[in-house]
Amino acid sequence: MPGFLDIDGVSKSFGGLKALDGCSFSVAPNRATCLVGPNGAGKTTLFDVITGLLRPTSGQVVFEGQPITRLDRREIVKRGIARTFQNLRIFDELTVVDNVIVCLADETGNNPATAILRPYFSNAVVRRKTEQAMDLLKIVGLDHKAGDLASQISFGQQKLLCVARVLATDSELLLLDEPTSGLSAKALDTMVEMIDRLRSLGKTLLVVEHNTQIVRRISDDVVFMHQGRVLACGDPDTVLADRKLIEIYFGGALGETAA
Ligand SMILES: Nc1ncnc2c1ncn2[C@@H]1O[C@H](COP(=O)(O)OP(=O)(O)OP(=O)(O)O)[C@@H](O)[C@H]1O
Repeated sequence: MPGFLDIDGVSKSFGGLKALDGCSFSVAPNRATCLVGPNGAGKTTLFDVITGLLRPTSGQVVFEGQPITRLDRREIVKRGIARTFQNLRIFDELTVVDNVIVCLADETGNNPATAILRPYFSNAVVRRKTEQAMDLLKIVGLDHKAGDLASQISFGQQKLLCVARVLATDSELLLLDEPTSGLSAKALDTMVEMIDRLRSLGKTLLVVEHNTQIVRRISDDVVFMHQGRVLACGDPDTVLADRKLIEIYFGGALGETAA
């Protein structure tokens, strides 16, 4: 029976390097699945394949029963998959609210040029888009920063802005690439609460997360990757209790630490 998202024998080679080597697993709807594994395991490459940034060498990605492997990345967003990036990719020179407006799913078909065209929108369109964006900024607690330049808010706030931007696409499946990395303890707690909130909004989440304590807090399911392969799938308590996997994860140093 097909899952919500099915990764079906996906491989991706860069020259002689197999970044993904026959990966298969399914993501269940309305749950948070964490992708874990040591550096170089292939997690970001898998995100790139799911979102159409990379074509797999072989295998298929199936979303809601439909193959999406050959689709253009904009079409994939329209089907309902959005992602954040490790290096954020926000527009520093735009305001916080405009950063959200450019991602709004609307009649312009997610055209990133929306912000540039903003002066040409009618007042009614500007008002509607601004209201929509402000609603999303309220969800992530950034409405008070709406008029600031994105470059002027804190790093933790920029990461929350990335969450507002994926919400703006109205996608059902959100791929979050290391949403908690580099955050202070307080900002990290805010992001964990945000991830819970996204689940309560009915979103399905696939999250790359290095910190096993955070994985335990946010995930319903865990997929463990190593050297391009899926070594285990299951509930966090089972996967993270597997001594062999933990040994792979921490390079032979047994016992859990925050990565
Ligand atoms: N464009 C590329 N060209 C060549 N090799 C690449 C490319 N992208 C990724 N790789 C290699 O593919 C492997 C998987 O990389 P990937 O970034 O997907 O791992 P990761 O699990 O996300 O790692 P990290 O946790 O460090 O972000 C690595 O060996 C990496 O060097």
